[in-house]
Order: sequence, then structure tokens, then C-alpha cells
Amino acid sequence: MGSYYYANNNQQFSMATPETRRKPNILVTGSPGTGKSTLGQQVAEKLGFEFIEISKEVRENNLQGEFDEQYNCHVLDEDKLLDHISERMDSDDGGIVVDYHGCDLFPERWFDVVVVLRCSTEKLYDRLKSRGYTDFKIKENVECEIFGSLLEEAKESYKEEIVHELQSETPDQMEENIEKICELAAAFKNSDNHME
Ligand SMILES: Nc1ncnc2c1ncn2[C@@H]1O[C@H](COP(=O)(O)OP(=O)(O)O)[C@@H](O)[C@H]1O
Repeated sequence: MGSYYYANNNQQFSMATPETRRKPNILVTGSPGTGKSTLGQQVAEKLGFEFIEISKEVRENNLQGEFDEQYNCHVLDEDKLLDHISERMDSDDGGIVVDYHGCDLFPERWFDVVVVLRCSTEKLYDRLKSRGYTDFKIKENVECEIFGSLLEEAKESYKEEIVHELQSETPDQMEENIEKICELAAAFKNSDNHME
């Protein structure tokens, strides 16, 4: 499959696929507090990739929807977000690390490697508590982790062979995970299913 095209605002953009991308796009997902932004930042730095932290992107570019009283935060406007990052994500260059606590909103073609970070409930509870989250919000997030919701979502949204579940509880595991993701990125580069 080569790259194909779509029209947006009367302009045509080429949409990259894993076959045409020069460098892999990597999604780091997992429940809030599992270590996505810490890991994503370091992986991007090490590989010389761009890092897109979705929550920051949303804040800085006004991509929020309505305010949710129960969660005491704005809901994400998914359409606005996808529009905002689509040109970068569909580029044949690739080489983007994305950090978000969800994955079924993104087009499947955007990612070559999907990493789901996991953490024990005790550790997660402490991390979220020290962030000043309300008990309600902590409970929601810890339950999300107990049910393995993000792993399930990732497996439903992407081919299983590109989904990697990684424990993220200790600094040693953080280092191992960075190493592992860099190896996966190198394997993509060495594979012959994309253009040089
Ligand atoms: N593997 C790990 N070992 C030790 N501390 C970690 C690990 N992963 C994350 N942390 C710590 O947990 C907190 C939450 O990490 P963060 O990267 O902000 O999570 P997320 O982006 O998933 O919400 C931070 O204080 C971070 O230093």
C-alpha cells in the first residue's frame, strides 16, 4: 500500500502509512500517572524525535470542549485535536512520540509502535495523590488501571503485534523501557517495508 490522499479545506494532503513513513511514530499510552510524559520525553530526546504531549497541546492551543463539573476539567474536543495534529502525524517523515491516556480516538495508520505503561495501584495512588488529585479522580484513574482499560483499548485499536505492555514502577524499569522503545524504533528503521 502506498501513500494516499484526502481533501481537507480544498487542500490535498498526502497521508503516510507504515509503509511510506521514514521514521516510526510511537504512541505512549496508559492511565494517568503511569509515567507517559516522563518516558515519552526521554525517548523523544534519545531518538531525536518530536514529542507531542497531548494535554499540553490541548492547553496551549485551545482544543478544549465543554467544562465537566464532575471531573473539574474541560473535556477534550477530539475533532479539533485531530485536525490540529493531522498534518504532522500524516507526514512521511514520521519520528513523532505522542503521549496520551487514550488511543482509540487516533487513526490507526498514525502509529507504528504502541506502548501501554502499567503500574501497581499502590504506586499509582501515591503518584496521583501527590499531584493533588481529588479522591474521586484518583478512584476513577486507579480503577481504569485495575481493569487494564488502556491495554484493552490499545489491543482493540491497533494490530496486536505493535502493542507492547510495559511495567513502569521503578527507575530501573523506566530505563529498561526507554531502551526497549529505542530498539523497537531501530527495528522499524531496519525493516524493509518502508521507503529509505
Ligand atoms: N518507572 C517509574 N519509576 C519511578 N517513578 C516514576 C516512573 N514512571 C513515572 N514515575 C513518576 O510518576 C509521576 C507521574 O509520571 P508522569 O510521567 O507525569 O505520568 P503520566 O504522564 O502518565 O501522567 C512522576 O513523578 C514520575 O517521576
